[in-house]
Amino acid sequence: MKKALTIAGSDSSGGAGIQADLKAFAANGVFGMSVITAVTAQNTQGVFAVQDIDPAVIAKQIEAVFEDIEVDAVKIGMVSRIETIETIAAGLKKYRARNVVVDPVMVSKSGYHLLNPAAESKLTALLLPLATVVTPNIPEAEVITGMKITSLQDMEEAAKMIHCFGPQNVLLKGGHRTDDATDILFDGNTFRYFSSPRIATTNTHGTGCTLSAAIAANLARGYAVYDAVALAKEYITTAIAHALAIGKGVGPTHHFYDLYKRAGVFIDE
Ligand SMILES: Nc1ncnc2c1ncn2[C@@H]1O[C@H](COP(=O)(O)OP(=O)(O)OP(=O)(O)O)[C@@H](O)[C@H]1O
Ligand SMILES: Cc1ncc(CO)c(N)n1
Repeated sequence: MKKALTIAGSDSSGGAGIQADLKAFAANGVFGMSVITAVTAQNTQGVFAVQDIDPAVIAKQIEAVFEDIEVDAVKIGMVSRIETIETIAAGLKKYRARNVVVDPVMVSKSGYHLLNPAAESKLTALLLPLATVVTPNIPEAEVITGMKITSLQDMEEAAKMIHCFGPQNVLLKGGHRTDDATDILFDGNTFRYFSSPRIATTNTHGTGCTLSAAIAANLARGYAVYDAVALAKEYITTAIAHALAIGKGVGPTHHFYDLYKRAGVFIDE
């Protein structure tokens, strides 16, 4: 079984962060492992407290995993602050991590800053060059590039600019578009589009986490980047189409819809 590692924050409500990543890894056929960067007190309505994990403990978690187990892919999510970013970058370099998916998490759907704004340029400088794929949403791409993004043409322009920071591929996600949910992949030469109709649901907590973890799982299993993204896009679209009305606010996606359906376990969404 291939093995994937998430380096991210814990979401107590289970729909985003480490919890979403481990569910997406399980649903996409890889053994999931985790390095926790921060613990958030969070639910479907908001983020109420954050405790960053000591960088020495983050470094030890990375060491514990890589010294013992072959890591086929890594997904990076919430990285909070400069010291965390430096620790992760040093760990990934030391262990020559491959198939690295960087989700440049900045602000939660409820508007909470999961990344200290002072650390934004550090994330760009230290983590983007290590990425096989970086997966910004539109607001994150606007922060990274400093440009306003309102059209598919702007998305292409921004993807080109982000590619200059060193990732091998940029997947600029269109979840925040007013139109359909079109994501654009740029490999330095070619733009490829992944489109799905916009699903009418408010339950989209953790969509970005889930997508990036599914891409990492697919890379771990040996898929090329384009196929890894295409399969992950299908997976997230199903997970959103059957999203769960759990909690009083923005509910989570359904990480296991297809598996449950095939097993005859799942009755209703
Ligand atoms: N309503 C929707 N219908 C269909 N696809 C959607 C919808 N919302 C988001 N997506 C898709 O979900 C994936 C994640 O994109 P999105 O832009 O929502 O990520 P995000 O903002 O980083 O998520 P989060 O920060 O909550 O984890 C993309 O493939 C996007 O196109
Ligand atoms: C811990 C965590 N990571 C990422 C997100 C993405 O929005 C979130 N809400 N919480």
